Amino acid sequence: MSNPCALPSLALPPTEAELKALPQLEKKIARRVGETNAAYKLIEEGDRILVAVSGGKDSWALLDVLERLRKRAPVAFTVDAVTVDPGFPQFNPDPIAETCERLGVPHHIIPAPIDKMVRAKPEELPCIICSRLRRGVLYSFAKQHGYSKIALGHHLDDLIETLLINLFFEGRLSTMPLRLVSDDGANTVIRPLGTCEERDLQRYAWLRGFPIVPCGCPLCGCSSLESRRKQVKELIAAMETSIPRLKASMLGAMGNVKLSHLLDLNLGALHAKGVDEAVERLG
Ligand SMILES: Nc1ncnc2c1ncn2[C@@H]1O[C@H](COP(=O)(O)OP(=O)(O)OP(=O)(O)O)[C@@H](O)[C@H]1O
Repeated sequence: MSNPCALPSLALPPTEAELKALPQLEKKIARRVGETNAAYKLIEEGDRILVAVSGGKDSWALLDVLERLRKRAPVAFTVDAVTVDPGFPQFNPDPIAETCERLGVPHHIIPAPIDKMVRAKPEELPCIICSRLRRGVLYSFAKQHGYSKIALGHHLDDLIETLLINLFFEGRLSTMPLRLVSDDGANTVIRPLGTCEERDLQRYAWLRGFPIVPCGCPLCGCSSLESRRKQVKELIAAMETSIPRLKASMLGAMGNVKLSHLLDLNLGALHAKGVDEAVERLG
């Protein structure tokens, strides 16, 4: 979700001096991923993780961080990469395949008729079609090949922006979860970068020299969904200038929900049920 309001482009390769910052940044990201992983049990013994790699900065950072974690973690798990080829003529998955080979990570490319579907349904938002089809393709591939989890590259900024988009435009209090079991129970999606900041991941992917591969969609960044994201992103950036701990506080809030202090009648019933049960248990 990096298209709207893109961060400053890091077009030139890093200098020696800039590269000196890499170990510290790597440590910071690895620490956050490790803590998130432990708290939410994202990766467990024996997991076969399918990392969804678009060729964007976030999924490169995700693949790299998980592959490094795999080599030193006390739990045994495997990491494979998968790229959904949306069929846009401009999309070239070759640099993704080459980089995965260099990293020694098995890589799969799955063609999906996203380009055709977007053209066939001009009345629907292309981003919605794209993410729906992509999710379907990833779910079936993971199920068919026995992967226990699908890892996506969403980060803290994605979670915060989604929270505000749902709050401001959808009348809903929710965001992207760090771990989610699909409705049919067949797939588990994890977001190991969910507590890492986008700017850190962008810098990390740049310092590591990963090739950034555009998805090739001619409409990317143009939909009303993207413009909402852009609006919210700008709002957060503006507020951050006077509230430096804004993102940390929002991250804290997402993990500190007072169910009894919201207005959802269903939650109220659940809360009351929980209290009744607790009282019953106490005799
Ligand atoms: N074509 C694709 N093939 C495989 N996975 C994908 C593809 N497109 C997106 N994803 C997965 O979904 C996540 C979110 O995608 P989205 O396009 O919203 O994000 P992004 O911020 O542009 O991320 P990235 O920098 O990784 O492209 C990605 O990080 C990646 O894990």
